[in-house]
Amino acid sequence: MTAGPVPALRGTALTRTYGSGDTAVHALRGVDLHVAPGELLVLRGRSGSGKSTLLHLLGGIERPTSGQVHLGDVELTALSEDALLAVRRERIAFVFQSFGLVPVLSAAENVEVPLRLLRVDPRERDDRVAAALAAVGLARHAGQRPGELSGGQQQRVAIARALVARPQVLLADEPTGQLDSENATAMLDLLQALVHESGVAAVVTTHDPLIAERADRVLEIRSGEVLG
Ligand SMILES: Nc1ncnc2c1ncn2[C@@H]1O[C@H](COP(=O)(O)OP(=O)(O)OP(=O)(O)O)[C@@H](O)[C@H]1O
Repeated sequence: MTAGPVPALRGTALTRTYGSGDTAVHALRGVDLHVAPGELLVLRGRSGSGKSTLLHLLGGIERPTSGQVHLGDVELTALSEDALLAVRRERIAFVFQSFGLVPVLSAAENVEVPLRLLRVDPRERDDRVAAALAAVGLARHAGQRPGELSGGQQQRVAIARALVARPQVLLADEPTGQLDSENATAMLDLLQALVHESGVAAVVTTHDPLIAERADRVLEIRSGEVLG
């Protein structure tokens, strides 16, 4: 038997409970999952099923009530806050439904933010920002602010910003939630191509069946548990 690819990201026996006693909400009830480099995994489930919570645990934004998250051979759940912040900056990127762009910065300046945080040399920053914007088809819109771009274009800026620092993990929470179906489809085709090309391990949440069609693998989550 040959070993499969090393998972970039692994969650083991993850639980997350909010509150306690009679009012406790068991948002996750023991989830195991793994994502390989270059794989686009879609988490599908109804509102309230636990998708966002799982994404937050995988990205180290929240800590699980129990269980572990590993990124390569680093156990995120064992790190101090400072060490976790450093790993998040260097290796994990998020894309949100609401884009999360800074309104007063141009598209290029938004994409540059992660490179500034990582203290990348200014000349290299310019080259990488230009390449990231070109990869999402927005080279000609580099100087425009988010308010001067369409929703689909803004989400493409958010994707360029997410990938510019060459993370190992990309986590996207309902990235097409605010897009019409044409823009959503185009965005997903782009996302899938970029994931395969860059080798990032990607987890995308959705209720949208269009997204599932473009996944390498789909996991269904219901009431805090992965089905199947
Ligand atoms: N900070 C919190 N405090 C208390 N309960 C929470 C908190 N965050 C999430 N929950 C609860 O945990 C459960 C799972 O929520 P979660 O946001 O993960 O679902 P979701 O599948 O992402 O939903 P949606 O598709 O609507 O975003 C829900 O019952 C929610 O009310």
